Amino acid sequence: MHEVIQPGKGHLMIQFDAVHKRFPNGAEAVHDLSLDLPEGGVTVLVGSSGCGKTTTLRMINRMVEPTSGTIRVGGKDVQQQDAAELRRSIGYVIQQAGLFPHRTVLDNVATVPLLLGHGRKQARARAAGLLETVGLAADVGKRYPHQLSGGQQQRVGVARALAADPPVLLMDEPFGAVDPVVRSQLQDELLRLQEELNKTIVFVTHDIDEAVRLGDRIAVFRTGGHLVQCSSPTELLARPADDFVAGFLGAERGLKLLSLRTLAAVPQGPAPGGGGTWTLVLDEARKPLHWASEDGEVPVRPLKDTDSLLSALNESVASPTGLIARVDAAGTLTGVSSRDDIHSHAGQAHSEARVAA
Ligand SMILES: Nc1ncnc2c1ncn2[C@@H]1O[C@H](COP(=O)(O)OP(=O)(O)OP(=O)(O)O)[C@@H](O)[C@H]1O
Repeated sequence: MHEVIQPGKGHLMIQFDAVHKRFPNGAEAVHDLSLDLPEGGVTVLVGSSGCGKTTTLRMINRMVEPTSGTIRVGGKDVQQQDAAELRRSIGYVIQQAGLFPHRTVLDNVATVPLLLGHGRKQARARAAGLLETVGLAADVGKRYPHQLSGGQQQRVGVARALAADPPVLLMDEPFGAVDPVVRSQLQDELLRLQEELNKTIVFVTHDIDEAVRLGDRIAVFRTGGHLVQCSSPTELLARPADDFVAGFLGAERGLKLLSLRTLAAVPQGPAPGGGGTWTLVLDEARKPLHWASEDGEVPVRPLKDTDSLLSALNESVASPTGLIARVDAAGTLTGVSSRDDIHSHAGQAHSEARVAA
């Protein structure tokens, strides 16, 4: 299996070259797609319903065959490879997780290592390790899929897709069926995993916020299977290629851009401590507790350098002083920044993104 995909560092992992897909009923799902995806990183495919995202994804592992054009994975034309072997060598996660209902969670995940020729004991050990990797407690392995929440099932789906240690992972709306809180946790988990594993991930979603959060690149499709733009999230938000892309990104495009920028470069000064109307109250370890005035106390949510400009703006609006409390990794106060500082930096970041894009 590992012979199927062996690109060197810095190589292109997935290449679409003039790919068309027309289904027998005449529906043109993908139109003249040429797209190169380098090794590592997350590429998110977005666009309105029926624009060809799933078809594009499924052509990578030959679950759908293109009408014309070439797709290469790890430099090799997928048409020249055994379809079953190719599919086993590429992780695939779908919305309903697609678990076998009559097998335990552990056996679901162990299926792939078994197929790859590992012994039962070794396959189960690998499965147990993977369940831990995706944040599931060991006892979950003994349960059956219907005894799990939707979010847990998705984690099992991800564990199973990782079981063969594939360099490529295809994810089709994997978090589409869970509530927003669990969805956000699963997104965090995927980012954490990706930092560790650096797979080449192709991820389909309807949700532009999910795309901005997860994507190193975002490919926007429009109906008829046309790729309109493929850029980094910052570039896409700062310079959408046309009105269709701008409309798809929505009216809050500027705010989304701020969600990608961190607070690190915003200047900070000393906290107001006595004398003024409001005082920032700290504990003995100099961790901010609350704002205090003669009229009472207002909670404070301190921010770190890694927090976004959007969180900073949000917090400055909620703060009675317009100031945000800045802390280091240990939670100790480093200073405060004003709403004006954040504002002017946000404006600057926006124009820099425009120039850079
Ligand atoms: N097996 C099929 N037979 C015929 N037409 C199909 C088939 N699969 C998809 N299509 C059509 O091809 C087009 C693209 O479908 P696809 O599922 O790739 O879109 P999508 O962007 O993933 O949509 P969604 O976001 O709704 O999942 C649609 O018009 C769809 O109806």
